[in-house]
Amino acid sequence: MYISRLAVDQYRSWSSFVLDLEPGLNIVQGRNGMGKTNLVEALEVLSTGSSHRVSSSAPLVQRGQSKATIRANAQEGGQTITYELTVALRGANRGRINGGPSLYMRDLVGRVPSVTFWPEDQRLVTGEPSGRRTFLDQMASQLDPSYYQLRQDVSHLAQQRGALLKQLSRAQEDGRFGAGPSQADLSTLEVWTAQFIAKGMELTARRMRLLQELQEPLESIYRQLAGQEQEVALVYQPSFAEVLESGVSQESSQRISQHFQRIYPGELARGQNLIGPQRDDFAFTLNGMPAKEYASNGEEWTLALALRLAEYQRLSEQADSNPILVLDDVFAQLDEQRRRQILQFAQRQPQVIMTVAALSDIPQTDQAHVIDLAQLVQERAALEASLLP
Ligand SMILES: Nc1ncnc2c1ncn2[C@@H]1O[C@H](COP(=O)(O)OP(=O)(O)OP(=O)(O)O)[C@@H](O)[C@H]1O
Repeated sequence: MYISRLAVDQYRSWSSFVLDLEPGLNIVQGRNGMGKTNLVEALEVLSTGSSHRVSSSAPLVQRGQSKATIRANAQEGGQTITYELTVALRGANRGRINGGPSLYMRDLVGRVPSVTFWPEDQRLVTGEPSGRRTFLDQMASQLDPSYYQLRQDVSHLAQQRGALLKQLSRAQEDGRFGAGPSQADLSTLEVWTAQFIAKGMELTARRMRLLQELQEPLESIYRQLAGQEQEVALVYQPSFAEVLESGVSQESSQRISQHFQRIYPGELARGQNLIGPQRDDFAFTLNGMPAKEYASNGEEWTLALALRLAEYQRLSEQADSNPILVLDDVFAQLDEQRRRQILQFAQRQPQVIMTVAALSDIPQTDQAHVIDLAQLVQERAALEASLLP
Protein backbone atom coordinates (compact mmCIF):
# COMPACT_ATOMS: atom_id res chain seq x y z
CA MET A 1 0.00 0.00 0.00
CA TYR A 2 1.05 3.57 -0.51
CA ILE A 3 -0.61 6.94 -0.03
CA SER A 4 -1.07 8.87 -3.25
CA ARG A 5 -2.70 11.90 -1.66
CA LEU A 6 -2.89 13.41 1.81
CA ALA A 7 -5.37 16.24 2.20
CA VAL A 8 -6.21 18.34 5.25
CA ASP A 9 -8.84 20.98 5.98
CA GLN A 10 -8.68 23.32 8.98
CA TYR A 11 -5.92 21.19 10.44
CA ARG A 12 -3.59 23.26 12.66
CA SER A 13 -1.95 25.92 10.39
CA TRP A 14 -3.53 24.56 7.17
CA SER A 15 -6.90 25.93 6.02
CA SER A 16 -6.91 23.53 3.13
CA PHE A 17 -4.02 21.65 1.59
CA VAL A 18 -3.45 18.70 -0.71
CA LEU A 19 -0.16 16.84 -0.89
CA ASP A 20 0.39 14.40 -3.75
CA LEU A 21 2.79 11.60 -2.90
CA GLU A 22 4.50 8.78 -4.74
CA PRO A 23 5.64 5.29 -3.78
CA GLY A 24 9.25 5.23 -2.60
CA LEU A 25 10.96 8.21 -1.08
CA ASN A 26 9.13 11.56 -0.82
CA ILE A 27 10.95 14.58 0.54
CA VAL A 28 8.79 17.46 1.78
CA GLN A 29 10.93 20.56 2.02
CA GLY A 30 9.92 23.85 3.62
CA ARG A 31 11.27 26.54 5.91
CA ASN A 32 10.80 26.39 9.68
CA GLY A 33 7.22 26.88 10.79
CA MET A 34 5.79 26.18 7.30
CA GLY A 35 3.60 23.38 8.54
CA LYS A 36 5.59 20.27 7.56
CA THR A 37 5.18 18.60 10.94
CA ASN A 38 1.48 19.48 10.96
CA LEU A 39 1.05 17.51 7.71
CA VAL A 40 2.79 14.37 8.90
CA GLU A 41 1.14 14.66 12.30
CA ALA A 42 -2.21 14.54 10.46
CA LEU A 43 -1.14 11.17 9.03
CA GLU A 44 -0.16 10.01 12.54
CA VAL A 45 -3.62 10.95 13.86
CA LEU A 46 -5.34 9.13 10.99
CA SER A 47 -3.20 6.02 11.63
CA THR A 48 -3.24 5.85 15.40
CA GLY A 49 -6.15 8.00 16.59
CA SER A 50 -3.81 10.28 18.56
CA SER A 51 -0.96 12.74 18.27
CA HIS A 52 2.32 12.33 20.11
CA ARG A 53 2.38 16.13 20.62
CA VAL A 54 -0.88 16.67 22.48
CA SER A 55 -3.24 14.72 24.70
CA SER A 56 -6.48 16.31 23.46
CA SER A 57 -7.89 17.01 20.00
CA ALA A 58 -8.37 20.76 20.49
CA PRO A 59 -4.89 21.93 19.33
CA LEU A 60 -5.26 19.89 16.11
CA VAL A 61 -8.17 22.02 14.94
CA GLN A 62 -7.24 25.31 13.30
CA ARG A 63 -7.71 28.24 15.67
CA GLY A 64 -11.26 29.61 15.34
CA GLN A 65 -12.65 26.44 13.68
CA SER A 66 -14.78 23.69 15.18
CA LYS A 67 -13.43 20.67 13.31
CA ALA A 68 -10.53 19.50 11.16
CA THR A 69 -10.59 16.91 8.39
CA ILE A 70 -7.80 14.55 7.35
CA ARG A 71 -8.11 12.50 4.18
CA ALA A 72 -5.73 9.95 2.67
CA ASN A 73 -6.07 8.18 -0.65
CA ALA A 74 -4.41 4.80 -0.33
CA GLN A 75 -3.47 2.72 -3.37
CA GLU A 76 -3.98 -0.94 -2.66
CA GLY A 77 -4.10 -3.77 -5.19
CA GLY A 78 -4.89 -1.37 -8.05
CA GLN A 79 -7.71 0.30 -6.10
CA THR A 80 -7.97 3.70 -4.45
CA ILE A 81 -9.40 3.70 -0.94
CA THR A 82 -10.16 7.02 0.76
CA TYR A 83 -9.82 7.13 4.53
CA GLU A 84 -11.24 10.20 6.19
CA LEU A 85 -11.17 11.40 9.77
CA THR A 86 -13.00 14.37 11.23
CA VAL A 87 -11.37 15.70 14.37
CA ALA A 88 -13.91 17.57 16.47
CA LEU A 89 -13.02 20.37 18.85
CA ARG A 90 -15.53 18.82 21.23
CA GLY A 91 -17.01 15.34 21.17
CA ALA A 92 -15.91 12.16 19.45
CA ASN A 93 -13.84 12.02 16.27
CA ARG A 94 -15.54 10.25 13.39
CA GLY A 95 -14.23 8.41 10.36
CA ARG A 96 -15.38 7.31 6.93
CA ILE A 97 -14.05 4.89 4.34
CA ASN A 98 -14.78 5.72 0.69
CA GLY A 99 -17.45 8.20 1.82
CA GLY A 100 -19.41 5.41 3.53
CA PRO A 101 -21.25 5.50 6.86
CA SER A 102 -19.83 7.27 9.88
CA LEU A 103 -17.35 5.13 11.84
CA TYR A 104 -15.82 5.25 15.30
CA MET A 105 -12.11 5.92 15.53
CA ARG A 106 -11.58 2.33 16.64
CA ASP A 107 -12.84 1.19 13.21
CA LEU A 108 -10.31 3.37 11.41
CA VAL A 109 -7.23 2.95 13.54
CA GLY A 110 -4.46 0.90 11.91
CA ARG A 111 -6.07 0.99 8.43
CA VAL A 112 -3.34 3.31 7.17
CA PRO A 113 -0.41 2.04 9.23
CA SER A 114 2.49 4.42 9.77
CA VAL A 115 5.55 4.85 11.95
CA THR A 116 7.15 8.24 12.49
CA PHE A 117 10.53 9.17 13.85
CA TRP A 118 10.15 12.64 15.39
CA PRO A 119 12.94 15.02 16.40
CA GLU A 120 11.68 14.88 19.99
CA ASP A 121 11.94 11.07 20.10
CA GLN A 122 15.13 11.33 22.14
CA ARG A 123 12.74 12.10 25.00
CA LEU A 124 11.42 8.55 24.71
CA VAL A 125 14.60 7.59 26.56
CA THR A 126 14.91 10.47 29.01
CA GLY A 127 11.56 12.27 29.14
CA GLU A 128 8.30 11.86 30.99
CA PRO A 129 6.54 8.45 31.15
CA SER A 130 3.52 9.81 29.25
CA GLY A 131 5.59 9.91 26.00
CA ARG A 132 6.55 6.25 26.41
CA ARG A 133 2.94 5.28 27.15
CA THR A 134 1.81 7.13 24.00
CA PHE A 135 4.44 5.23 22.01
CA LEU A 136 3.12 1.86 23.25
CA ASP A 137 -0.53 2.85 22.89
CA GLN A 138 -0.12 4.08 19.32
CA MET A 139 1.78 1.01 18.23
CA ALA A 140 -0.52 -1.47 19.97
CA SER A 141 -3.61 0.24 18.51
CA GLN A 142 -2.26 -0.12 14.99
CA LEU A 143 -1.47 -3.79 15.55
CA ASP A 144 -4.85 -4.53 17.05
CA PRO A 145 -7.72 -2.00 16.99
CA SER A 146 -9.35 -3.74 19.99
CA TYR A 147 -6.43 -2.34 21.99
CA TYR A 148 -7.55 1.20 21.11
CA GLN A 149 -10.99 0.48 22.61
CA LEU A 150 -9.46 -1.12 25.70
CA ARG A 151 -7.24 1.94 26.20
CA GLN A 152 -10.30 4.22 25.90
CA ASP A 153 -12.23 2.09 28.41
CA VAL A 154 -9.40 2.20 30.95
CA SER A 155 -9.05 5.95 30.63
CA HIS A 156 -12.79 6.42 31.00
CA LEU A 157 -12.86 4.25 34.14
CA ALA A 158 -9.85 6.11 35.58
CA GLN A 159 -11.64 9.43 34.97
CA GLN A 160 -14.88 8.28 36.58
CA ARG A 161 -13.11 6.74 39.54
CA GLY A 162 -10.93 9.85 39.94
CA ALA A 163 -13.98 12.14 39.85
CA LEU A 164 -15.74 10.10 42.54
CA LEU A 165 -12.62 10.10 44.73
CA LYS A 166 -12.39 13.87 44.35
CA GLN A 167 -16.03 14.25 45.32
CA LEU A 168 -15.56 12.01 48.38
CA SER A 169 -12.42 13.89 49.33
CA ARG A 170 -14.19 17.27 49.17
CA ALA A 171 -17.12 15.95 51.20
CA GLN A 172 -14.70 14.69 53.83
CA GLU A 173 -12.92 18.07 53.97
CA ASP A 174 -16.24 19.88 54.38
CA GLY A 175 -17.15 17.52 57.21
CA ARG A 176 -20.24 16.43 55.29
CA PHE A 177 -19.62 12.76 55.92
CA GLY A 178 -20.45 12.62 59.59
CA ALA A 179 -20.27 8.87 60.06
CA GLY A 180 -18.39 8.42 56.75
CA PRO A 181 -19.20 8.17 53.05
CA SER A 182 -22.61 6.83 52.07
CA GLN A 183 -23.06 3.16 51.27
CA ALA A 184 -24.16 4.11 47.74
CA ASP A 185 -20.91 6.02 47.06
CA LEU A 186 -18.81 3.20 48.43
CA SER A 187 -20.67 0.63 46.31
CA THR A 188 -20.15 2.74 43.17
CA LEU A 189 -16.46 3.07 43.97
CA GLU A 190 -16.23 -0.68 44.48
CA VAL A 191 -17.87 -1.41 41.12
CA TRP A 192 -15.54 0.97 39.30
CA THR A 193 -12.50 -0.37 41.12
CA ALA A 194 -13.35 -3.94 40.10
CA GLN A 195 -13.80 -2.92 36.44
CA PHE A 196 -10.66 -0.81 36.57
CA ILE A 197 -8.66 -3.78 37.89
CA ALA A 198 -9.99 -6.19 35.25
CA LYS A 199 -9.45 -3.89 32.25
CA GLY A 200 -6.26 -2.40 33.71
CA MET A 201 -4.65 -5.84 34.11
CA GLU A 202 -5.48 -6.68 30.51
CA LEU A 203 -3.98 -3.40 29.28
CA THR A 204 -0.85 -3.92 31.36
CA ALA A 205 -0.41 -7.46 30.07
CA ARG A 206 -0.81 -6.38 26.44
CA ARG A 207 1.71 -3.58 26.82
CA MET A 208 4.17 -5.95 28.45
CA ARG A 209 3.79 -8.44 25.62
CA LEU A 210 4.35 -5.74 23.05
CA LEU A 211 7.51 -4.57 24.76
CA GLN A 212 8.83 -8.14 24.80
CA GLU A 213 8.18 -8.41 21.07
CA LEU A 214 10.22 -5.26 20.48
CA GLN A 215 13.20 -6.49 22.45
CA GLU A 216 14.85 -8.60 19.76
CA PRO A 217 14.48 -6.20 16.81
CA LEU A 218 15.56 -3.30 19.02
CA GLU A 219 18.74 -5.06 20.02
CA SER A 220 19.67 -6.09 16.53
CA ILE A 221 18.91 -2.66 15.00
CA TYR A 222 20.78 -0.88 17.79
CA ARG A 223 23.86 -3.02 17.12
CA GLN A 224 23.69 -2.23 13.40
CA LEU A 225 23.37 1.52 14.06
CA ALA A 226 25.94 1.70 16.84
CA GLY A 227 28.28 -0.63 14.96
CA GLN A 228 29.26 -2.53 18.07
CA GLU A 229 28.15 -5.24 20.46
CA GLN A 230 25.98 -3.62 23.09
CA GLU A 231 23.34 -5.07 25.35
CA VAL A 232 20.08 -3.19 25.08
CA ALA A 233 16.99 -4.10 27.07
CA LEU A 234 13.49 -2.76 27.58
CA VAL A 235 12.07 -3.12 31.07
CA TYR A 236 8.36 -2.68 31.70
CA GLN A 237 7.47 -0.94 34.99
CA PRO A 238 3.76 -1.51 35.53
CA SER A 239 1.78 0.23 38.24
CA PHE A 240 -0.12 -3.06 38.72
CA ALA A 241 3.18 -4.83 39.44
CA GLU A 242 1.23 -7.94 40.44
CA VAL A 243 0.73 -8.70 36.71
CA LEU A 244 4.51 -9.13 36.39
CA GLU A 245 4.43 -12.07 38.80
CA SER A 246 1.07 -13.75 38.30
CA GLY A 247 -0.08 -12.52 34.87
CA VAL A 248 -3.75 -11.82 34.25
CA SER A 249 -5.15 -14.14 36.92
CA GLN A 250 -7.52 -14.35 39.85
CA GLU A 251 -4.50 -14.15 42.13
CA SER A 252 -3.28 -10.85 40.58
CA SER A 253 -6.78 -9.44 40.71
CA GLN A 254 -7.12 -10.27 44.43
CA ARG A 255 -3.72 -8.84 45.26
CA ILE A 256 -4.40 -5.61 43.34
CA SER A 257 -7.75 -5.36 45.10
CA GLN A 258 -6.00 -5.70 48.48
CA HIS A 259 -3.52 -3.05 47.36
CA PHE A 260 -6.45 -0.70 46.60
CA GLN A 261 -7.86 -1.32 50.08
CA ARG A 262 -4.52 -0.41 51.65
CA ILE A 263 -4.17 2.83 49.71
CA TYR A 264 -7.83 3.89 50.03
CA PRO A 265 -7.14 6.44 52.83
CA GLY A 266 -4.42 8.01 50.63
CA GLU A 267 -6.68 8.10 47.57
CA LEU A 268 -9.42 9.69 49.66
CA ALA A 269 -7.06 12.26 51.18
CA ARG A 270 -5.74 13.30 47.74
CA GLY A 271 -8.97 12.80 45.84
CA GLN A 272 -7.31 10.92 42.97
CA ASN A 273 -6.32 7.51 41.61
CA LEU A 274 -2.93 6.55 43.00
CA ILE A 275 -2.32 3.40 40.98
CA GLY A 276 -3.35 2.08 37.56
CA PRO A 277 -2.03 1.70 33.99
CA GLN A 278 -2.23 5.49 33.54
CA ARG A 279 0.97 5.48 35.63
CA ASP A 280 2.83 2.68 33.81
CA ASP A 281 6.26 3.25 32.37
CA PHE A 282 9.14 1.42 30.73
CA ALA A 283 12.88 1.98 30.75
CA PHE A 284 15.83 1.28 28.47
CA THR A 285 18.98 -0.28 29.81
CA LEU A 286 22.30 -0.17 28.00
CA ASN A 287 24.85 -2.75 29.09
CA GLY A 288 22.83 -3.26 32.26
CA MET A 289 22.76 0.45 33.21
CA PRO A 290 19.62 2.63 33.09
CA ALA A 291 19.95 4.62 29.87
CA LYS A 292 17.98 7.53 31.32
CA GLU A 293 20.81 8.25 33.74
CA TYR A 294 23.87 6.88 31.98
CA ALA A 295 23.48 7.07 28.18
CA SER A 296 25.33 9.74 26.22
CA ASN A 297 23.42 12.13 23.98
CA GLY A 298 24.39 10.08 20.90
CA GLU A 299 23.38 6.82 22.57
CA GLU A 300 19.98 8.26 23.49
CA TRP A 301 19.48 9.22 19.85
CA THR A 302 20.49 5.82 18.60
CA LEU A 303 18.21 4.10 21.13
CA ALA A 304 15.22 6.22 20.10
CA LEU A 305 15.89 5.66 16.40
CA ALA A 306 16.37 1.91 16.95
CA LEU A 307 13.07 1.78 18.88
CA ARG A 308 11.19 3.45 16.02
CA LEU A 309 12.79 1.15 13.46
CA ALA A 310 11.94 -1.85 15.65
CA GLU A 311 8.34 -0.59 15.72
CA TYR A 312 8.45 -0.29 11.93
CA GLN A 313 9.81 -3.84 11.56
CA ARG A 314 7.19 -5.26 13.93
CA LEU A 315 4.33 -3.45 12.16
CA SER A 316 5.65 -4.53 8.76
CA GLU A 317 5.56 -8.16 9.91
CA GLN A 318 2.05 -8.05 11.25
CA ALA A 319 0.00 -5.29 9.63
CA ASP A 320 -2.11 -6.27 6.62
CA SER A 321 -0.34 -3.65 4.53
CA ASN A 322 3.15 -2.25 4.83
CA PRO A 323 3.40 0.79 7.10
CA ILE A 324 4.43 4.18 5.76
CA LEU A 325 7.67 5.37 7.29
CA VAL A 326 7.82 9.06 8.19
CA LEU A 327 11.04 10.81 9.16
CA ASP A 328 10.17 14.25 10.45
CA ASP A 329 13.03 16.71 10.35
CA VAL A 330 15.49 14.22 11.79
CA PHE A 331 18.33 14.66 9.33
CA ALA A 332 19.57 17.92 10.83
CA GLN A 333 20.25 16.04 14.07
CA LEU A 334 22.07 13.06 12.59
CA ASP A 335 25.76 12.86 11.75
CA GLU A 336 26.90 12.24 8.15
CA GLN A 337 27.35 8.49 8.54
CA ARG A 338 23.93 8.01 10.09
CA ARG A 339 22.27 10.22 7.46
CA ARG A 340 23.65 7.93 4.74
CA GLN A 341 22.65 4.81 6.66
CA ILE A 342 19.08 6.07 7.14
CA LEU A 343 18.79 7.31 3.56
CA GLN A 344 19.91 3.95 2.16
CA PHE A 345 17.41 2.19 4.40
CA ALA A 346 14.63 4.63 3.39
CA GLN A 347 15.32 4.07 -0.30
CA ARG A 348 14.55 0.36 0.10
CA GLN A 349 11.14 0.86 1.79
CA PRO A 350 7.75 0.84 0.00
CA GLN A 351 6.92 4.44 0.97
CA VAL A 352 8.76 7.02 3.03
CA ILE A 353 7.87 10.64 3.74
CA MET A 354 10.75 12.76 4.93
CA THR A 355 10.41 16.37 5.99
CA VAL A 356 13.39 18.74 5.90
CA ALA A 357 13.94 22.46 6.31
CA ALA A 358 16.97 22.40 3.99
CA LEU A 359 17.62 19.95 1.14
CA SER A 360 21.34 20.26 1.90
CA ASP A 361 20.75 18.09 5.00
CA ILE A 362 20.08 15.11 2.71
CA PRO A 363 23.18 13.43 1.27
CA GLN A 364 21.49 12.55 -2.04
CA THR A 365 18.08 13.41 -3.47
CA ASP A 366 18.22 12.08 -7.04
CA GLN A 367 16.05 9.02 -6.36
CA ALA A 368 13.42 10.95 -4.43
CA HIS A 369 10.18 12.77 -5.20
CA VAL A 370 11.02 16.23 -3.86
CA ILE A 371 8.13 18.53 -2.88
CA ASP A 372 8.96 22.20 -2.40
CA LEU A 373 6.19 23.28 -0.02
CA ALA A 374 6.59 27.04 -0.52
CA GLN A 375 6.46 26.66 -4.30
CA LEU A 376 3.43 24.39 -4.08
CA VAL A 377 1.56 26.84 -1.83
CA GLN A 378 2.38 29.66 -4.26
CA GLU A 379 1.25 27.67 -7.32
CA ARG A 380 -2.02 26.68 -5.65
CA ALA A 381 -2.72 30.31 -4.63
CA ALA A 382 -2.02 31.49 -8.19
CA LEU A 383 -4.32 28.80 -9.61
CA GLU A 384 -7.12 29.74 -7.21
CA ALA A 385 -6.70 33.45 -8.07
CA SER A 386 -6.87 32.67 -11.79
CA LEU A 387 -10.13 30.75 -11.28
CA LEU A 388 -11.83 33.67 -9.51
CA PRO A 389 -14.43 35.40 -11.65
N1 LIG B 1 -4.37 24.80 15.94
C1 LIG B 1 -3.59 25.62 15.23
N2 LIG B 1 -4.17 26.63 14.51
C2 LIG B 1 -3.42 27.46 13.75
N3 LIG B 1 -2.07 27.35 13.64
C3 LIG B 1 -1.45 26.38 14.34
C4 LIG B 1 -2.17 25.46 15.17
N4 LIG B 1 -1.30 24.61 15.72
C5 LIG B 1 -0.07 24.96 15.28
N5 LIG B 1 -0.14 26.03 14.45
C6 LIG B 1 0.95 26.71 13.75
O1 LIG B 1 1.68 25.78 12.95
C7 LIG B 1 3.01 26.27 12.79
C8 LIG B 1 4.03 25.19 13.01
O2 LIG B 1 3.90 24.23 12.05
P1 LIG B 1 4.88 22.96 12.01
O3 LIG B 1 5.27 22.54 13.39
O4 LIG B 1 4.24 21.96 11.15
O5 LIG B 1 6.13 23.61 11.27
P2 LIG B 1 7.37 22.91 10.57
O6 LIG B 1 7.34 23.25 9.13
O7 LIG B 1 7.43 21.47 10.94
O8 LIG B 1 8.53 23.73 11.28
P3 LIG B 1 9.99 23.30 11.81
O9 LIG B 1 10.83 23.08 10.59
O10 LIG B 1 10.37 24.52 12.57
O11 LIG B 1 9.80 22.10 12.67
C9 LIG B 1 3.23 27.35 13.82
O12 LIG B 1 3.26 28.60 13.16
C10 LIG B 1 2.00 27.24 14.72
O13 LIG B 1 1.61 28.48 15.25
